[in-house]
Amino acid sequence: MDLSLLLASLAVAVAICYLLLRRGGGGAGGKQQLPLPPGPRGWPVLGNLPQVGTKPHHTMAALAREHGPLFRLRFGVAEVVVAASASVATQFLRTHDANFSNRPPNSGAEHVAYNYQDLVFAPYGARWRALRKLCALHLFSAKALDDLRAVREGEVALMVRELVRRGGGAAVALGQEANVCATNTLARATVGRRVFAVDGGEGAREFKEMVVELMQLAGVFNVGDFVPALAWLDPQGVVRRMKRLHRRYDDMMDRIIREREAAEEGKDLLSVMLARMRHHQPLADGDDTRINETDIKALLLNLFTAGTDTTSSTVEWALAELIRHPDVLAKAQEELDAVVGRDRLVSESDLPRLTYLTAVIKETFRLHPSTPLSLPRVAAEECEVNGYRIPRGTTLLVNVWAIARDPEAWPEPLEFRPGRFLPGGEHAGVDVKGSDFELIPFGAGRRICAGLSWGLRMVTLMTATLVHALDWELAGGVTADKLDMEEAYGLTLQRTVPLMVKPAPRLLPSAYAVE
Ligand code: HEM
Repeated sequence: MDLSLLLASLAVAVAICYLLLRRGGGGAGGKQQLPLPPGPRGWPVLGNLPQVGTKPHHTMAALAREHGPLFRLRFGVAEVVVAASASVATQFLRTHDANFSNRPPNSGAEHVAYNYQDLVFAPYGARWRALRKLCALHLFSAKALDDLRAVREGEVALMVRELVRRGGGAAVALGQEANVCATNTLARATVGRRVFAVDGGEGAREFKEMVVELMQLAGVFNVGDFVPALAWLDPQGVVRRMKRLHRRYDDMMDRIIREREAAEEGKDLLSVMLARMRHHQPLADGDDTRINETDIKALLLNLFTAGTDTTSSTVEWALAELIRHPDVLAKAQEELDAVVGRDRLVSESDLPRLTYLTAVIKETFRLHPSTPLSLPRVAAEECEVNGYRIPRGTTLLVNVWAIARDPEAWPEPLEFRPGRFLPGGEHAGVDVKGSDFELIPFGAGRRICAGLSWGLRMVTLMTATLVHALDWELAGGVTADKLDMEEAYGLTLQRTVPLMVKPAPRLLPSAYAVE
């Protein structure tokens, strides 16, 4: 064959191959290759990391307005997609939930959460299931919740009595008071005793600071997680701070465990876990991994961090909104007076009859979800969402904060208007429990918040009791219309300026008496 014929045959063969590949989209199974979601251009190496700013949920809400409710970012070597509408969140957390049931690797899980030995970051599988089962059985199931009702009511009453006792127009940081209450309540349920004096004291302040620092660190997009070549440099100092924080938590968990071992056995979660460890038993029945001390510490760490500040800062936001909206506060108090009266404190059995208060709580979760970007998930396999290709290994962020302020779903989205959830309101019947995707402060799907039932009960009981038992005035001469509502940076939604208030009793004196 002469050379020109050979070259012509090769050219034809290459052209045929090219056409065949194009027709087949180059993808497996001859399917058309779908496009990746749109997104902003990033920097070399770092990608979009330098663009996320100090309040990533705000930045990502703005990016959704430009690129649509499903957009793509690149953090170093990691592909990230962000869901910013209820319908996109439904696709990820309902249709494709099984594919997104793991969390991406991160330095917090490694250096703080006992190298993924906890529940929040546990790989999806038998161990994760056993840990959730253990928590459900002893804390969060309907039966466990019922058994622990007196503990919650007792601690909330104690908080109110302490506020009344201090009285005299003294200014109090409400978030801190609520944090002591939320932490002690959870501590009695999990480790069998309070961990702070009722007036909080130095230890409580330090503990809240530890939780807030953890949430701040967890909220930082750590460059070392996304650009492995830079991990050794720890350019933001995140890993160094995580290791220091871990040592403080570990000491605290050690102390709690040693004290519990020395005391009488009880029914609390820690007692149950210690007994299982002594008898070389698994984490939960039906599981085959034996429980060890690191399992115990890691789970307690999760509960004390995920379950305290989330609850207390939601109560703090609720009270801030109520003080800014005296008409709403007055309506809530009117309902409470009608249902509970003025001669006793709220009990949990009153809660189902507090329709207006329930709407106030939903509206607070809508505007101030305590985990605005939820917790990240990762794609186990490639999948298709909204006509876009989501490659395997992509990190998913769900902007629950932006979804709950989406003007397409919520008329007057920035207004604090509990009435929208009341019968006849445009969102009557919408709940926060993970099935109405326009309002998912606890996430949704398999990895929905494990402590939802506890967190929701505590937020509702604490807010109802504070609103019913006390009148509220802002401290320091601040007027309601000038109250600073700025959000601080972190995985959880803190207030930049803590809410300082002067509570005053509004019930008959006998209502505050110790029973
Ligand atoms: C106001 C209260 C709370 C809010 C808004 C909240 C929110 C969340 C969110 C958004 C997630 C991620 C869900 C997802 O990936 O879809 C989560 C996970 C989790 N939360 Fe909560 N939480 C609250 C209270 C609590 C409490 C009281 C506890 C325990 C005492 C708790 C323990 C956990 C745990 C263990 C996980 C990880 C679940 C898993 O990975 O399987 N949370 N929470």
